Amino acid sequence: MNKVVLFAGTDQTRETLASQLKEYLPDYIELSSFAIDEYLPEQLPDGLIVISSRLAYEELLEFWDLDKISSRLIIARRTIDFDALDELFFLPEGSPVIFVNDVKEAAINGIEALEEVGLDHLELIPFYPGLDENEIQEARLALTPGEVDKVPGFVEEVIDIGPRLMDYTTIVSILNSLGILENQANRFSNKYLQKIIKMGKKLAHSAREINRLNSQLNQIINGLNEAVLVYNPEGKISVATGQVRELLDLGDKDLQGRAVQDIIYRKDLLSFLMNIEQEEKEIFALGGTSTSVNKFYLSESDNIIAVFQNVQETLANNRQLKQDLINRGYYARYTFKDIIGTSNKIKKARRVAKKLAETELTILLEGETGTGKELFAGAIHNASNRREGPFLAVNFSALHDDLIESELFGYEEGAFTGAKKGGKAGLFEQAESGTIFLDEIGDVSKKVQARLLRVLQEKEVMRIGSNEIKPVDVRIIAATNKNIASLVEAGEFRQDLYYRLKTGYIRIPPLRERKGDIRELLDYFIEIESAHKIEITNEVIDELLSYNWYGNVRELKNILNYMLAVSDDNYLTLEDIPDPGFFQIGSQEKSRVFDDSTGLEDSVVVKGSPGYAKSLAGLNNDLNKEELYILKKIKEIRAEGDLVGRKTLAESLKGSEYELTEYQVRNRLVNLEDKGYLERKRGRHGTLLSGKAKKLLN
Ligand SMILES: Nc1ncnc2c1ncn2[C@@H]1O[C@H](COP(=O)(O)OP(=O)(O)OP(=O)(O)O)[C@@H](O)[C@H]1O
Repeated sequence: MNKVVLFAGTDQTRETLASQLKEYLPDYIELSSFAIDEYLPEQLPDGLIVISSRLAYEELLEFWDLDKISSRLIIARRTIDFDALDELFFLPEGSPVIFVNDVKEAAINGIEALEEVGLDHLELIPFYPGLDENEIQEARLALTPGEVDKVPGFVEEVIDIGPRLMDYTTIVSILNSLGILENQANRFSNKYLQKIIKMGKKLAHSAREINRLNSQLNQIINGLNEAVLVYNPEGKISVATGQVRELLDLGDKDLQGRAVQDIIYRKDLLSFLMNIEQEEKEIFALGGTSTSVNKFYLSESDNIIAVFQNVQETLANNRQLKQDLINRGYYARYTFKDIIGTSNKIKKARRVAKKLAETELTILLEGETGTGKELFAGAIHNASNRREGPFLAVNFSALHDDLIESELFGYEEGAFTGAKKGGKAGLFEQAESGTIFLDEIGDVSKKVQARLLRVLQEKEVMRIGSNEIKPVDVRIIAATNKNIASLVEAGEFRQDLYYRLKTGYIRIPPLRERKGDIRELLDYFIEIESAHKIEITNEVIDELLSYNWYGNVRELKNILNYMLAVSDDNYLTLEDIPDPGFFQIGSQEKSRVFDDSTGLEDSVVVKGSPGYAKSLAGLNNDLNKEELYILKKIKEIRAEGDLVGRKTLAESLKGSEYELTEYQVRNRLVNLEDKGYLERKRGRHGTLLSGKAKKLLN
């Protein structure tokens, strides 16, 4: 046989298949071809009959009895032209694409053929004339094997992959039937090889291009000088700049491909990063600096990008902020989120502080050293309307009186020897539109007190050596670890100033009154201080719970840092707890110190601890006069054989120096119970003195 006759349904398919056949047939084989919908010869020609599809075969059956010639007939198997497919590989996973063909069956077959060759990342939807357009999902893109005119109007882009070609088994059968497979084998396999090589070259080129773009992109990201982390919703990291490693203290570890969950242990940061629902910005204390983390989700690539910025540096780049503010670092790094603790006492302090932050009231913060007064002051500023303005902290205990005056109020040129040329603006002027934090206000002299009163009353300052009055718009937050009321009583602090300062008042509880927060604080400090996961044994926690923590949260933080430094591995054990000398003691005067390695014990006797000036000689200093009075009253009531309830107690205090409402009595009782002086029993017993209280009163 040296003749081949091709029958195809349409002229377009005829042309495509004929040119495909020509590539494989030697010249001496004569090829003729017919499109069924255009023209058919009267007689079935001689030679090998090749029919383009089963559908075309069935159409031809109407004209000729093809069963008779089955020995010289081949029905082609068809497949997609790979050369036309590359564009499809670049479409995002799951994109809806309609596959358009002239009849339903052909549309479905086309989709099957694509899936067979592994193109399964798209959502392919069959479409053919007659199908109700409203019933199919709208797609932006259509694919069609040459049926462009049948593509519906809503589609924006059409990829014509041309008619399907004959697959290689069909070509082999044709060559075989012609008896030329053997001598054409080389040519045939070379053709296929060429196609495969061409495809391979394309892929290699794409891979090179992707690598080049990737490395360019990495260079750009690293050059940004920002800490950038890119990861998918499962947490798998695709980009992490060197700055991220530095910030999170991760050494040289290669982070690409690792999970965010494996490298970040801080729960708050992790849950922030893994919540992809919304674009967010939050501030975290990382490696000792405030870091703002800005996170957003890119739905196109299903990636989350987190950008970490040092708040101080960000401020420095923000031209809106005054240069002065930048140079001096006059900003508050803390927010209410940084105030850790869920005990009722800290919750109450936080709640009140949040409320006061919304007002313009002057605030007095009272609390022992290390309880977090500066933390509260900063958080209040950052939650107030003044947050864009400066936050200036002045510590009176560290400054000499004269210096305090000139620093706070400024001076004119020549006001005193050593005064700078041109004079100097004081801190009140520099804090314009912001907040000034006056720490250790109890240490300030009467002279400065008088000047402060003027600022509070008149909202104006006068520089030293000047008569000119300057209005200032500054909010004052003052703090003290002394009991100012008793300083007022002793005539050391101006009463009028005290009342002016105390328009807003927050008592920050000492740590020993909220030991329930210790665990949480330890976890928090471990998260910010350590790059690794650290376990603390229960014994250590119990031991730490037994201390009095006179240096409060600051002391707890210091001790944890010590323990992290001396511990051998990722566990903190009893052995890592420092010697007693490391712990802060309640006052300079003490009648007995610790006697074993467990540090301070409950019975250490201290006088005049900071914060509660009037402590009682010979007693544990955690009681004030009022509390002692209440204990005495309870003893009296019990001696009468009566039950102690809020009401009885409030009545018994009436007329005394410590008259209290029932509500106040309830709070005092809760405090005394927390400190171990009272036991509350249900039912007939009411409130009872504990053994500790009885010992004290006897
Ligand atoms: N509730 C808290 N949560 C987290 N950290 C805290 C808390 N309270 C205090 N700290 C930390 O303890 C340290 C001491 O806090 P801060 O300087 O605010 O105390 P302070 O009361 O102003 O002390 P002082 O009276 O000695 O100036 C800081 O490192 C602060 O971040």
